[in-house]
Amino acid sequence: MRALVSTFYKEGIDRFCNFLYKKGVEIISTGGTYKYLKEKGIPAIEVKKITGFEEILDGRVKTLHPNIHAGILAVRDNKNHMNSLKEKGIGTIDFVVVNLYPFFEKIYENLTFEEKMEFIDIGGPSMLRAAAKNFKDVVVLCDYRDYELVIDEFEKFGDVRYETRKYLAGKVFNLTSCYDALIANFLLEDLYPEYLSLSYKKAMDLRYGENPHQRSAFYVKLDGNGSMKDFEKLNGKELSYNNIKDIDIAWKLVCEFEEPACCAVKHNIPCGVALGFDAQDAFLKTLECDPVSIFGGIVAFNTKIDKKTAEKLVEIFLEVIVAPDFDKEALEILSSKKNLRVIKMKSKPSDKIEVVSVDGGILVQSVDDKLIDELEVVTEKSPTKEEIEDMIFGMKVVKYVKSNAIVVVNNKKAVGIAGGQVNRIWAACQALERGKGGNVLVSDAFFPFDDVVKEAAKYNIKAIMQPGGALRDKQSIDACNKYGISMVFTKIRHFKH
Ligand SMILES: NC(=O)c1ncn([C@@H]2O[C@H](COP(=O)(O)O)[C@@H](O)[C@H]2O)c1NC=O
Repeated sequence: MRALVSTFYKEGIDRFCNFLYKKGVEIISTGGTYKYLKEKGIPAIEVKKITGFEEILDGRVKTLHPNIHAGILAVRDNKNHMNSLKEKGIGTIDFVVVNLYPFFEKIYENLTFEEKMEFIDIGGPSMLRAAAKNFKDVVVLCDYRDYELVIDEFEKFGDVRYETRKYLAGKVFNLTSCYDALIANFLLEDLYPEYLSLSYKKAMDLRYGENPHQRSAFYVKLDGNGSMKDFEKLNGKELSYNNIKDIDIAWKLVCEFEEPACCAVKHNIPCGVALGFDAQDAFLKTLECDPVSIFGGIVAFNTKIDKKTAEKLVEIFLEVIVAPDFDKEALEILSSKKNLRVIKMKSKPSDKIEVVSVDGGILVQSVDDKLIDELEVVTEKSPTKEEIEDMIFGMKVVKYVKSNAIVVVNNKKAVGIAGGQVNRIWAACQALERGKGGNVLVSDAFFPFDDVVKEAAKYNIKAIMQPGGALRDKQSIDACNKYGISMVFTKIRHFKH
C-alpha cells in the first residue's frame, strides 16, 4: 500500500506517517513534507520520483500528474482500470493525506491581491477530491483531527471501515466546497451572485435551538468581519441560541450611538434603551424605562463597564452582559454570579447583507443602514432641538423593534417601546400607555389614518417622527395642527419582520 502525504501544516503527520510506515505503507510526499518527514526520521519517497518531474512553477505543479491521479482514481475491482495502471507502470495510492494552502486565513492578512491568489491551492483539492470520489478504495484525510480515528480502526480491524471512509470523503467535499466558495466570493465581489455559496465554519454546537427539542449550532463567517465572529465569553454558563440572537440585536442597537448607551433586550425586542453621561447612568435610565421586563434579560453597553456599573448590574437578575470591555474590578463583581454570561465584544457590526430562511429558500437583503433620508417638518409647529434629538434617538431604537413598532421617548430614554403588532394603533396605544409622560413619539412606518395622532394627543405628546408617504398623510398632519403637535417626516421606513 502507498500513501501520498502533502500537508501545508505538518501537525500530527510524523505520528501518523510513522504508524503507516510501521504497517508497511510506503509514503510519497511533496517537497516540504518530504523534508519534514526526513528530519523526523520517517522514510518517504519524493513525489518527483513517481512523476519523473521536478516540482515546477514555484510549486504550482507538483502532484498534478497522471502517475498520481490515476493511482488515486483507479477503481480496484475494475479490470480495465487495473490493466491500464499495469500497462503504464503506475502504482495505486491508497491513502491521501493533505491539508490545503491557508487561503481561509490569508484572505484577511495585509497582502496584495496577487499574493492572496497564490494561496489558492490547486494540487491539494485535486488530490483530495479524486480520493474522496474513490473513497471505497482510498482513505482520504483532510483534517489532522481524524488521524487518530484511522489509526484506531486500522489497529482494531486491520482496515478502515466503509462508513468511516465515506465520512472522511464527505468531509473533503464539505471543506473544498467551502474553500471554493470563499475564493469565488473573493473574486466576484458580488453580494448577490448566480449561485449563493456562503462559507461558514462551526463555532460551537449549541445545547438546543429556540426550544429544547430543536437541534442547533452556531456558525461564523469565514470571509469578512462581523462582530459575532470573535466575541469573548469572560464568565458564565454556555451561550444558548436565544442568547446569541439577543446579544446580536442588543450590540447592534448600542453601536448606533456615539454617547454612552445601554440597551436591555428580551425575546429579541429592546425593552429599555437610554443614553447617559456614563455606563452606570445609562443603565439606571434603561432600568427606569421598564423595570419589569428587564428581569432575566440581556443588557448591552457601548462603553467599558466600571466597578460602580457592575455593582448596579448584579442587583437584578440578568442573563447576559455585553460590552466592549470591563474593568478588572467590574469583571470580578460580575463573575461573582457564576451563571451570568459576560461577553466582551471586539468589533462593531459590519455585515453588508442579512439572511433569513424560508422553507426551501433563503432571503438575502442589504442591512438597514440608513436612518433618515431627509427631515421635513410638515406641521405648523416645528419641534424643538431637544425634541428632534429625542426623535432621532427613538428612530435608532424603533429600527430594532419588530413591526408595527412605536417608541415613546423622554430625554434620551425609550420609555415606551411596543412592537410586533398587526396594526399601528395597537402598537401606539401600548407604547403610549407604557411610556406615560414621554414627550415624543416615533413610528417605524407611516400612519395610514390619523388615529395614532389622536391617541398621542391624549398622552400629551409634543412631537412625532415618522416616514410619511401615506395616502391620508394630510389627515394626520391636520390632526397634529389641531392638537398643537409638531410632526417630522424622515422619508425612510424601518420595517422589521
Ligand atoms: N500544485 C500541486 O501540484 C500541489 N500538490 C500539492 N500541493 C499542496 O502543497 C502543500 C504541501 O507542500 P509541501 O509538501 O511542499 O510543503 C499542501 O498544502 C498541498 O495541498 C500543491 N500545491 C498547490 O497547488
